[in-house]
Amino acid sequence: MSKLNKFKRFTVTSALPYANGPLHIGHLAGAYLPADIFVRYLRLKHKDVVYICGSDEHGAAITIKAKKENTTPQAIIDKYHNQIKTSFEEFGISFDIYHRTSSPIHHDLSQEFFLNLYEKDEFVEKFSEQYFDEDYQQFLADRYIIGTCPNCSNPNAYGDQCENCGTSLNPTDLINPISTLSGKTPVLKLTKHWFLPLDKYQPWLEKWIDTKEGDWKVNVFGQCKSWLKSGLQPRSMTRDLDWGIDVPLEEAKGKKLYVWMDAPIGYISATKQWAIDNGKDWKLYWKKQENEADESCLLHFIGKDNIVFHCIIFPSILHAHGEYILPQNVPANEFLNLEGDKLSTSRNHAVWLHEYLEEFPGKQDELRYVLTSILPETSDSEFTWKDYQARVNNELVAILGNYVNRVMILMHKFYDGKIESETGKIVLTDKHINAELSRFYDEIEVNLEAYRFRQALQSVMDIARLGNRYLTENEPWKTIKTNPEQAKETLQNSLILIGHLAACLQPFLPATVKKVLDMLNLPFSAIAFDREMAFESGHQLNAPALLFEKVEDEVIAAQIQKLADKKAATAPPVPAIVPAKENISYESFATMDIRTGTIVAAEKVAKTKKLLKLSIDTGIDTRTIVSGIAEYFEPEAIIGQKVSVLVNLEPREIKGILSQGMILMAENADGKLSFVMPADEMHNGSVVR
Ligand SMILES: Nc1ncnc2c1ncn2[C@@H]1O[C@H](COP(=O)(O)OP(=O)(O)OP(=O)(O)O)[C@@H](O)[C@H]1O
Ligand SMILES: [Zn+2]
Repeated sequence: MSKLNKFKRFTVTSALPYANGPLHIGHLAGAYLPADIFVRYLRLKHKDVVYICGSDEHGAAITIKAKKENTTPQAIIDKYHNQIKTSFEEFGISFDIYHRTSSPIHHDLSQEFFLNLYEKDEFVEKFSEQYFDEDYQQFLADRYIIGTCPNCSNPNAYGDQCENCGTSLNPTDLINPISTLSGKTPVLKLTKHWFLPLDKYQPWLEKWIDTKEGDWKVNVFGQCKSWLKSGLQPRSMTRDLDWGIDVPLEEAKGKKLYVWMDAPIGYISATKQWAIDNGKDWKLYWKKQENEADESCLLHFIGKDNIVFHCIIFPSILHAHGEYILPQNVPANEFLNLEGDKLSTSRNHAVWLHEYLEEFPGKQDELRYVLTSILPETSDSEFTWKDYQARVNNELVAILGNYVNRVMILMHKFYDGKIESETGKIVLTDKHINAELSRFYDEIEVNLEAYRFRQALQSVMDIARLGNRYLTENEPWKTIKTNPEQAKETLQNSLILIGHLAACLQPFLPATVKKVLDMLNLPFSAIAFDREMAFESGHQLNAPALLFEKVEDEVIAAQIQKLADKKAATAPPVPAIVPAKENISYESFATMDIRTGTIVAAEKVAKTKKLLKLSIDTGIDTRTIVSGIAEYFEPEAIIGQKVSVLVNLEPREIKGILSQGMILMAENADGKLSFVMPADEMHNGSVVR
């Protein structure tokens, strides 16, 4: 029995993609394909459902891209919004609306939300120190700043989030922060912002999340629990940026809403627009109702890096507002990788959806099938072209396509495609098949409703496997001569099984189902997820057509080559190597006395940019060395650092300090410096030679 029956209606969202680049297969596998399957399943069950998405057009991700492409943010969002929308349409993601957050209806609703919370005195107004790029005279919000994640040490964490471990961050949490504008270490400057007091909501959040144990996926529930355990901090909902939605307060002139405040509200504004266009009441899909049983079931489909925003921050905003329902579930997926490497927009390591659609016309379902088979439902997973080929050839062609084709060909060969029976109605007569089918329907239902799409698809394929077995065991091509009645029954049972197959396949492979229905000469309304399937006597089938083609080796080799070419094109240039110096004698070398040591104290040399005054324990003594490394190392960070020291360099006075020796440093082509030190622990004073 479907556990979804208790809900009157469904509000399903997929993460709003940033309009700063095209879609790739990782996006599809994370947030769009699972939702589309789920929504198609709900529709097949005649549920009231609205499926919402749109482009996220605000935030630093957009302005940074505009700068990179030397154009305006408006040009960027127009370009990518249109490209993404078209790709989704061609691929067949069945949104009821694909909206955009630059629309006036969205700006109005976001400001309304902000003011609602502001008037309830929910925000904490704080002056705080924010990073500022002096070269660019700009505060550095979110993606304008990167640094090392304090949680997982990922060196490329953003100012608002580490995409490696999913932790949400404040820019001041980053270790070694760097401005992505100038590449320099930013300074701190005072500015006023409006913070959402997540710490205040924490007890409420804890209670609410605890009700989801066993229902939410373990990866999602576990992440939420771990953030709650480490304690939530207030989060600023405003930014010093020049692109986004104005903070609707006189005193906040020039400031914008944080993109992760407005983006989820985009689900609601898109629903409002859809309701206007379709004569519906959007409030039924979003607002609390007098009677809880009348409320909509809200589901957010996302990739794992969006969990914190959908399970902690957005629910807090909805809760603080008070009139809105909360998500029933957030079935987030882990990440999809490609050919042994992370998918990456910046490194151009991706299978781009628009390119796939162009290079594989009419093969949307092949990609849907392969991606569904490998969805990163509980852990990261990997797409490879060889696997794509194997799954299409060995499963779609050899099992599914083959079954439908065999039945259709025999029906035409023996009966000219006409289904006839004296009883008038043709129903399934094989008890074993009936029992098996019933089991498959149960499995598909249970797995789909638990967001186990891979498993559900396997059960659908099991129907085709069952059909192939049934044909092979009953051999209608032989019995047509020895027992024609039996041959007819076998083929008619097989046809009904194809009808069931079409019904169960509909959420997964909609274009294929359309082809099957065309062959069966049935309207879409003839299939439903209700286990009823029959033909009228006299029904005429259409001509058979192949559902899938084999993928040839050359096609796969070309795709693999294409990825390799892209990799070569974006690989960093080989650094220029400084030419070797002239040879010296061994004696000259042996005059140098190099020892291992440890930095025991360090401070900046006043009025200089580059110099640090270091105290080094050389094993022989503790001495002072002035070193030009201040641009790369903070004094506090290098205390305890192991070094190699040239101890018999003639002492020299630098800025009034007597420097007694030199620290050995390696320097790369970009001028980056790194300490030279022994690979193993050595006591100070050990000789280097
Ligand atoms: N490789 C991937 N595997 C699974 N889901 C992904 C993958 N890449 C992105 N997603 C998901 O796709 C959705 C839309 O992605 P979004 O537009 O936010 O861009 P993004 O790729 O995460 O960001 P970036 O701009 O950093 O590339 C998000 O829910 C995200 O989690
Ligand atoms: Zn991290």
